[in-house]
Formats: sequence, structure tokens, C-alpha cells
Amino acid sequence: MATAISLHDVTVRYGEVQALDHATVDIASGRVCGLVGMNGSGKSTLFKSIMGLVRPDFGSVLVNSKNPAIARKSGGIGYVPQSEDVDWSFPLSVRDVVMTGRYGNMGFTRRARTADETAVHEALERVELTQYADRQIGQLSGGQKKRTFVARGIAQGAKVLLLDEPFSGVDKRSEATITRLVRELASDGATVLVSTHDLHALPDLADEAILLMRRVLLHASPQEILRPENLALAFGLNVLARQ
Ligand SMILES: Nc1ncnc2c1ncn2[C@@H]1O[C@H](COP(=O)(O)OP(=O)(O)OP(=O)(O)O)[C@@H](O)[C@H]1O
Repeated sequence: MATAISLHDVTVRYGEVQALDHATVDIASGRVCGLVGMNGSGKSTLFKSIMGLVRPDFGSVLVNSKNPAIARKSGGIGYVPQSEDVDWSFPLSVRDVVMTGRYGNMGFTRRARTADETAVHEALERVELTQYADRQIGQLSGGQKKRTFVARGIAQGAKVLLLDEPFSGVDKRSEATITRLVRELASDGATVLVSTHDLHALPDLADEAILLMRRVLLHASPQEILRPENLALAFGLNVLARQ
């Protein structure tokens, strides 16, 4: 199987803080990979490295054999941000947000053509948000907000999709819908990386998972990652007491 996301020895420092420390991992095409680690373990920095938004001080990142910034600018990477990272008061409708996934196809005039309208329509149907298309994005539930950004990635035709905590602030039904969508996108050939604190969601969601603590501690099946002795590597021994 071809490698979709490749990090080799990636080290990222913010001043004195070492956010990633020689992180090395390859994720194969068409896989759903969970990303697990405590707060501050470098998950967002790993996403930013894959999107080409931070340049490693050391090491290299490739996304489908391309430089990450080039892969992102050509629409190859979709991103579902953490809710805190979005200004939900912005006067954009659900359709507008999904349409931003088509900007790469539009040229500088950003005038939507029929193919763009069709791609947005189909993406909204797929995430079951057609009836909310004209709603301002702040007037959505937590799960609908996440699904709006998943639809943007679908409209974009992203080959790699990154989801940052997609289950936080989301009800059980939306969690099931997002899990189904992620699995479907991977069956269609996309590679999906999902950071989550919701460890119970991992076995249904992911084919494999990464345990991160600035470096990759373990890259294995969800079942292996969830073994208490492995979780203790990333979360400390108090995770055992909570079992
Ligand atoms: N722009 C920045 N400037 C300085 N330090 C930063 C910056 N961004 C992140 N850090 C630090 O780098 C480390 C890794 O942060 P990062 O956000 O990647 O972790 P995370 O696993 O995503 O955390 P969380 O689960 O809390 O979102 C943390 O110690 C954080 O405080």
C-alpha cells in the first residue's frame, strides 16, 4: 500500500518548547488513523506540520509524496478544526463554508461554476446538512459544525483529511454519523487522521492509532494502543487507576 503521510524525524520547537521531538511515522493510503496523546503532546503541531503551516526545525514531512504546503494549496488536504479555532460569529452560511473547499479550483475570481455548485450540493447531502445549507454557521449544533467542515473536505476532493477532536462537544448521534463518514471516505481511498480524547471511540473509528508524546511512542492497532500499559506510556500511571 502506498504511503500517504510520511513524517521522518520531525522536530518542531517554539522557542524553548519542543513540541515534536524526532517524530517518525508512515500512514498508508486509505487508512483511518487515530492520534492519541495528552494535552500538549504535540497533536496540533503534528497536524500543522502535515498541512505545511509549521516548518520542522529538523526532519521532513511528505503528503502523497509532495511538500505539505504544496499538497494543501492544491486542495489535497482537508481540515476539520477544533471548535475553539473557528470564529462562529462570522457571517457565513453552511454552503459558503463548504464552497471554500472549491476555491482551489476557481482561480482568483472565485466565481463558482456548475461543477462547484454540484460538488457542494453533493457534499451537503452526504453529511446530511442539505436543509441547513443557508443557516449561519454559528446557529448549528456541535455535530453539525463538524459535519460542515467534513463536507468542505469532501467538496474539495481531499485525499488526506485531518480531524482535530471531532467528537468534543458532539452528541452520540453526530459521533456515529462522523464515524460513518470517516469510514466511508477511507473506503473511497482517502487517508484520515483523527485526534481524539475519546478513547472508547477508537476501535469503531480507526484501523490503527498513534500514541504521541512529542515523539511517536507507538503506532499500532487501536486494541494494542488501548492496552493499559501502553496508555500509561502517554498518560502516566494514573490512567491505570481510572480503568
Ligand atoms: N505557537 C506556539 N508558541 C509557543 N508554544 C506553543 C505554540 N503552539 C504550541 N505550543 C506548545 O507546544 C506544545 C505542543 O502543543 P500542541 O498544541 O501541539 O499540543 P496538543 O497535543 O495539540 O495539545 P491540546 O490537546 O491541548 O490541543 C505545548 O507545550 C504548547 O504549549
